[in-house]
Amino acid sequence: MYLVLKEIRKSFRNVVAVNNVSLEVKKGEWITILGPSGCGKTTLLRIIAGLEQPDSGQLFLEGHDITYVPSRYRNIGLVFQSYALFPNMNVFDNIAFGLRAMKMDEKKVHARVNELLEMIRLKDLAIRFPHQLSGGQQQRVALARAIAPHPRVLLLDEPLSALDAAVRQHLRWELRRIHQVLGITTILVTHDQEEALAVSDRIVIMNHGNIEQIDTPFHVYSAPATPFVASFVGTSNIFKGIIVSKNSILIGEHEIETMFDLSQKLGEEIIAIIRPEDIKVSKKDNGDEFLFNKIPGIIQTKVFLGAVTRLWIGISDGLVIVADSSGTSAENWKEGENIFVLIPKYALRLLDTVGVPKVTSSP
Ligand SMILES: Nc1ncnc2c1ncn2[C@@H]1O[C@H](COP(=O)(O)OP(=O)(O)OP(=O)(O)O)[C@@H](O)[C@H]1O
Repeated sequence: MYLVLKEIRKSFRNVVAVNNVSLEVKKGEWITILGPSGCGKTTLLRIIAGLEQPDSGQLFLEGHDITYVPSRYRNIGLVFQSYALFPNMNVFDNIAFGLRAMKMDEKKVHARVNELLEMIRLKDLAIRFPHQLSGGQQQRVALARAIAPHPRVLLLDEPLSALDAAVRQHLRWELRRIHQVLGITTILVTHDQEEALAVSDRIVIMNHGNIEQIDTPFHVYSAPATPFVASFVGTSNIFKGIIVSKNSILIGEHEIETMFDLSQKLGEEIIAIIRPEDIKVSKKDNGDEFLFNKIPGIIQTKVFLGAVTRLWIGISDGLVIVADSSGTSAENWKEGENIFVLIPKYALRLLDTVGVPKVTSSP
């Protein structure tokens, strides 16, 4: 493995920011650390960069223990949310800064900076100063400056969050393209789940200093390992139920059939997760009972979100289920209307209620 974090722990007074985190990153991989504010993402990134010392645990890069190697000897590139360019230097000199600090021959500096200016598509702006650039342009310069000295790892801490939505989307693909061309091992920290799903090879979901799941974007979304992951990545209906037959669970007063064999767990509590987009809503009692659980309900709230129309549906016992219908169907539904909720048996995901986060990983 290229980069290995072994049981890294870091506290600030009585706050455990990072709690025995272990992670293995392959060479050239793009890993995204995703989690809510305060979950320890930045602290973990700062430990990898050498800007923070862990209380315990070890860090290996290319097989070498770098836990106590000072930041400047790690050859790790960093890009932060604030562009942090040198205001008194033009674009060219900003990108050249690290190369000149390494005492690189000036001819080589010119060649490398020009190559990077080409890559970030800012060749025409080389003599501009940071205050003459847009936020997106400044962030591209910060990226070029970070990758100029061929870092062994590129760390990105919310690099796009200060930019408006359109620029953010565009730069996201620029970053991904540059990663594909250069193959730099990259670790991105973000709280933006869409960004994480779009660009990563694997996502690390953190919560309260712990890793809840390490997996591909597809698996994090389709097979969340914990209720936290299910609720943090996308929207989920999360219900507590009891196993009442070999393939069904009782949620409130509704017996819901699943595709699982639950005969070994009869009587146990279980958590059922259902994605809103998997649920169908029908005006008529005509769902295929072989495939669907059919529950009568009343539309409590309808919100048009563009691509989808989100419905909050009361299904008795005080339970509310969220279902997404297509955006074009918005006019079909009325608040207060009686409808049927169709839950496909194959769409239920079940988790134990034990509550201990299970770390799953797939290569
Ligand atoms: N230097 C510090 N002194 C004291 N507490 C700190 C320090 N740095 C971080 N913390 C605390 O450690 C916890 C994790 O902080 P961290 O910045 O790593 O979270 P984060 O997930 O990056 O959050 P955000 O997305 O808001 O930046 C928080 O409770 C934070 O208040």
